Amino acid sequence: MSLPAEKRAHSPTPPPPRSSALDPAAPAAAQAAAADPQTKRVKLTVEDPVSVPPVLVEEPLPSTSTSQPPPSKAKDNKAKQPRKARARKVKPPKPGGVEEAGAFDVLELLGKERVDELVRLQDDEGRDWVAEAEREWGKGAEGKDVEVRVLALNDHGEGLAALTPAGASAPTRLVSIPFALPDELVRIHIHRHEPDYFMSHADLLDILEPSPRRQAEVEELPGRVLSDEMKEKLAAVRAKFGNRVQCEYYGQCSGCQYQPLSYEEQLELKRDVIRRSFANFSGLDPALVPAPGPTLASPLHYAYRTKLTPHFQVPPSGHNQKNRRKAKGKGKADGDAEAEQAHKEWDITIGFEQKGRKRIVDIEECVIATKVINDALVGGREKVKSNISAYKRGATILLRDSLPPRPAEQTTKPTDYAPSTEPHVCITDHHATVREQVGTVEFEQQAGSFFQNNNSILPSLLDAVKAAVGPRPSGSGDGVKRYLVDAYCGSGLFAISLADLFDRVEGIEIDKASIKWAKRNAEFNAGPGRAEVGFRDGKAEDIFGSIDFPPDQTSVLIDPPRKGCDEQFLKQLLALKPATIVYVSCNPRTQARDVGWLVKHSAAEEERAHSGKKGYWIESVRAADLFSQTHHAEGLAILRREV
Ligand SMILES: C[S@@+](CC[C@H](N)C(=O)[O-])C[C@H]1O[C@@H](n2cnc3c(N)ncnc32)[C@H](O)[C@@H]1O
Repeated sequence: MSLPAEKRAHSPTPPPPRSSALDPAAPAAAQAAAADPQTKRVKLTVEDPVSVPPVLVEEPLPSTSTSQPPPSKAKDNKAKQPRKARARKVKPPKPGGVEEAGAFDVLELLGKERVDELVRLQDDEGRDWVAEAEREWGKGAEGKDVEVRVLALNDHGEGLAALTPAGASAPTRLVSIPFALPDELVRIHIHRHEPDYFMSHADLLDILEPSPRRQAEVEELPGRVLSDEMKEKLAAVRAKFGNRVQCEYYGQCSGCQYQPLSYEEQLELKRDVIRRSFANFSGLDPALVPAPGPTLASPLHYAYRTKLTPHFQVPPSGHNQKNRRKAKGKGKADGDAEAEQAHKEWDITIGFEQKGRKRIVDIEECVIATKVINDALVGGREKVKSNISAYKRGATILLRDSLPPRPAEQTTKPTDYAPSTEPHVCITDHHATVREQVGTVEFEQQAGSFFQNNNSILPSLLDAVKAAVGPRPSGSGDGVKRYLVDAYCGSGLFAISLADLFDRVEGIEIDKASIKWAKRNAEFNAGPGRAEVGFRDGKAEDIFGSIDFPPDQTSVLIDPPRKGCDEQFLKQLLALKPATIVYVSCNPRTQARDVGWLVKHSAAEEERAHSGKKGYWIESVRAADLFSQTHHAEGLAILRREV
């Protein structure tokens, strides 16, 4: 969450991290709960040294409250009824997801003292804070419209404000408000209250006092041609959200939260996301975490995304039946034909999820995607619309920007290989091959497999990783050999791009199709002075049993999915003891958790061994802006140990 500087100075001390099954210091109950997703979550009490943030209260809240608040002034009588005991199914939160981050926001903005008090009132006096919130502010369509001042932005790019019930002297919850900016006075419609932590959710209705951040000259994107209708829509969006906004769907679509902000501010916000992730999720003494370096900027701020996956739903089944019933009496064939026509005319929306709703916003253009993708989107949408009756359920359209296919006979890289000037094409078949060039390295992979989505920043991201592993020392080749493990390697981006700095490289990846292409990519890009590159398919931790790299000469690069690394992987990584660990991640919170685990456990191990060494330390952390205009920050952390 980003607070304005003057407010940050007064914000409470960041809470200690959430305990984890990986953390030997975590309370036993927390370890058990974290180990078993079915287990009830650990209840926070005021006695607990807040090793768990104030989410995740596992027991159903008391059905009757001993100290009921005054009757609600809500219009809806239903809202006044005492709520039945809720047999809530508590789902474990996504690791490092919105809920876990939100619980820390609550601690930071309401303050630990206030949160402890709310928990105590719940435990001792049976206050049911969700029921009280529903009575005070309503929910769903019956929710109340209120005015609030935005205090900060959370890590997901939403404004946060405090909610204080009428007559109370202190807030009881935070409310998250998409599309609102810090310091703004806004009118919101409250529609949902989190059951497990003190957070509500609202829609933004009006910006009553806009932030000066929204003021900017209009700058149109180069080469973009807009229909009159689109121009009108965009003008209306800019009138509400500011002139920097380039997307006519801003305010509805759930992506690209940062559009009203200058690019420099976006980079600073991402730097702060990294700071907060390590402060809240690493479990480390702040002295062990360096201040995040400047965010690596993306050369392209718009038109950079090389993959887009718009979704659509089919007409609800009742829709068809209703039309069939209407057509009854006209004869089966006529009835079916009419129903078919109605099905076709159903208002299909193809695009992305509406913010805060389970609805799809119809998107004809996505300004962060490349031109090739946007051109292909037109035909892709038409195809779905004309064939909608053939779909039994909703689906996702795949659009991937690619260089045209390589001639089949070209299996090795020409010596005069140069940046391609070929016009790009759009691939829509999951099993087809896409081809990308990153600097002087060329990759092919199956269109449905993973590849980074912003090609423009990859050369600088690779340079940052190369700087971390260091240049190849002179003398390499006669004794001082260097080794790289690329875990979660995909189709070989890091392994192959770094091959000129190592003698041997081994990559591992769970997706068989990616490994097939990684092997071909290694072959295509092979050349003198480059490492022998091997790939295997399997779980990342399987690599450790089959390599014999000397630890002091080995670097390990990790780039796991959002949930981070498995405990098995971390344990074996620690046992290998590579000299350098480079951790790239699209979820800085799970990254911070894993890095914290490595630092703490390696220190404990060295202590047990009386080695006099301190284990891994964090040399640097920073964000890379792979997802401009959105809240997503790619984390890059470098860990070293004494060799
Ligand atoms: C964020 S991607 C990184 C891919 C690659 N490093 C790149 O930059 O193109 C994460 C990759 O981890 C793979 N993966 C997920 N779980 C895995 C596991 N347990 N072991 C190995 N690979 C896994 C996914 O298939 C995906 O390709």
